[in-house]
Amino acid sequence: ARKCVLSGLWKNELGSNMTISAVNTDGGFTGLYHTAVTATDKHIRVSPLKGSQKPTNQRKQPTFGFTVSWTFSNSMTVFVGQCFMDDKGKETLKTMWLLREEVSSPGADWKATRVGTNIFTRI
Ligand SMILES: CN1C(=O)N(C)[C@H]2CS[C@@H](CCCCC(=O)O)[C@H]21
Repeated sequence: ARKCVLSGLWKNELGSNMTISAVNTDGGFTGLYHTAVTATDKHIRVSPLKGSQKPTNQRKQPTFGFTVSWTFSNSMTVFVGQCFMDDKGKETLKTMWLLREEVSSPGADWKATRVGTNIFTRI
């Protein structure tokens, strides 16, 4: 039966897109994340991502996680989610993310993390 493998090109509703490499036998993958918007006033650049997914030889709709280390800001985003496939074979990645900004002191730690949901579909 067909199953969701994360390799390939994805886009989300914020206009970001990501390219995920081949997923290796232990579920590991790398890729690149292109974002259209930023929480900073920095100039946007492509950023690397690293993650893993549950192997699809056991699961058809695997869970996954990945981290984007932004090259243009001091922040970091982690994504967790699951790959779903509808009965027509269309895949969507339903995710939640945490964006952690670098703040100047522990006193500012309370306002350093943003959270959100996000859906990716194949380009
Ligand atoms: C564009 N985005 C996107 O596709 N998301 C799912 C959310 C969570 S990561 C954030 C972009 C953070 C860029 C780096 C920074 O602003 O410090 C936003």
